Amino acid sequence: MDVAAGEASAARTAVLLTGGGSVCPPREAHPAEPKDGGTNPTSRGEVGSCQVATKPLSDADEHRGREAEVSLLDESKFDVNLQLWSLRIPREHCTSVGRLLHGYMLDRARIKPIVEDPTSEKNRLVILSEKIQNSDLSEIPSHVLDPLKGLCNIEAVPYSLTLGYSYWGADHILKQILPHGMEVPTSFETVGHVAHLNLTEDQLPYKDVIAKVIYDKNQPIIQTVVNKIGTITNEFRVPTFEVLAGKSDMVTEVKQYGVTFKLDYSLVYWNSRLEHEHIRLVSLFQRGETICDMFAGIGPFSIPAARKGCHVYANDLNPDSVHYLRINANINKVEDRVFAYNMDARAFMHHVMTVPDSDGMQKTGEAVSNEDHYHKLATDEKEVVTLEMLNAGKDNQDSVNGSSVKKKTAVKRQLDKASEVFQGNRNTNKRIRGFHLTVFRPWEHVDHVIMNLPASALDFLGVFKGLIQREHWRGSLPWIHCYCFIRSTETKESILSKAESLLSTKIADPIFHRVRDVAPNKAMFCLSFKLPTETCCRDVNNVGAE
Ligand SMILES: C[S@@+](CC[C@H](N)C(=O)[O-])C[C@H]1O[C@@H](n2cnc3c(N)ncnc32)[C@H](O)[C@@H]1O
Repeated sequence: MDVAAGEASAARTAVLLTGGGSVCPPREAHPAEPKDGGTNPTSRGEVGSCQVATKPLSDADEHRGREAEVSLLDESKFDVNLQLWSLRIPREHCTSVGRLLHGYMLDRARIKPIVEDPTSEKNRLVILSEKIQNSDLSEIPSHVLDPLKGLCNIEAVPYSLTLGYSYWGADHILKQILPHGMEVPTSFETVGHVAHLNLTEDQLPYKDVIAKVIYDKNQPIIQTVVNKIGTITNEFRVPTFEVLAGKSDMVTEVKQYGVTFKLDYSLVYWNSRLEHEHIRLVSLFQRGETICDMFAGIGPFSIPAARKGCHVYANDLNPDSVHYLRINANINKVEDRVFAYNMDARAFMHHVMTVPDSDGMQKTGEAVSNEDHYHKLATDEKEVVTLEMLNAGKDNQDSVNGSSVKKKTAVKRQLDKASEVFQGNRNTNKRIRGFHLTVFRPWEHVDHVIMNLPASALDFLGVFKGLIQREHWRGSLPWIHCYCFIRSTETKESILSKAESLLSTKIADPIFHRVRDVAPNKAMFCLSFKLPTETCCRDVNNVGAE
């Protein structure tokens, strides 16, 4: 039985070979006998083939046997012994022999085909491929062998090699452990040092061994293996985890597009699969723009946006998320451009959009941090020139009473460029010649509002009704990027109509971007649109009316 065939049929065979380090010293006579002394029923390989001793398992035995195997995980059971031939050569000829024997040497990942000869320092052993089965090396053609013999003395020597537990990948090992037909859970989400599994009901009896194999096979990166329990029901969108292997500490760091995120995976929401979406959306933002991130989490939109030179008002209801959001602003050196809030998203929007009283403070709500900065923002009289104005001049001087087709087309083009890679602009303190680039206060102007709470973000759209105070607002109205799920029973039209009814007006030129499929009948989308004038504006005589 050759190795490939052995691997393919491993799911229904018990590997009976035992013992051994990974490489056995060469022996003078060819060792055809199995290491168990031949007491087991074996299918013995020829010289140069893999000697895997196998015995068929009955279906009844299979489950019982496997569960016992699982609890013990006898690593020696995964040993596969290869009986090969090697060539003993003077060590100074290694390079030339290696070149001449190209295609006839052992070719296995992580195994060097030229090794030391335990009998003499002056020699080396060149391990030949499994296809060389005869001591006269008759499988090697003469045009290869003759120049070799002309170069130096060569001597064929039997070589025994054991590929053990440490050699095989997780997929190979788990296929042998798990019942035939069961999906092998080797792909999992990695969050820093944490491997996150979503085991199915039938995989649960094997959870410990699955975790051990994944832990062992992903050293040193994976330090913790967890399995998600049940479905997420809490409003912070944090799953409940069972730690299956390794340390229980889930405070870790993740790098995405050059930005470092620290988080406690057991306390905050994090989804590595959204990386591309985070990049896509932030790539639409321009340096100097003002962003409101209503459901910011630990900052995967906010921190890169701030790194790009945006001023970001970032909020989350989960105090642990806000804790890490602040840490991440510091780690990434954008603490002066990220203003963190720990509020309900509706209260947050009212808070940052409320024009301060004459004493300079907000009428409602309370910022968790940066209060000094916020106070400064609220009271400073600054020259306010945005890049938007710089770049597009009159076109972008949309008042709340009008819209610019040109601007919308430009942003739509940007939105369609989903593959654009975010490049953080580290030189955010540079000034554009002749202009003092500064930040708008949110009640004066916001460029983008991010709403990433797909399960219910649409329900928060009502917050925009009457939110903007016309006489304080400058420039165009913000883009809203509202994430949502669309199930097979729903359509884009039905989602749009729900959004419109919550905004109490029509949405012009909505853009749906498919983010990812979350289940066979459910996809995540980003609905982007320019906030309609009719929804959001109130004049000074109508303050408070929503
Ligand atoms: C799907 S996560 C998105 C986090 C982050 N924006 C991201 O892309 O990874 C939604 C976040 O909204 C927060 N959240 C849930 N309900 C909220 C509310 N009413 N107000 C503010 N934040 C809320 C949760 O704590 C969670 O961090």
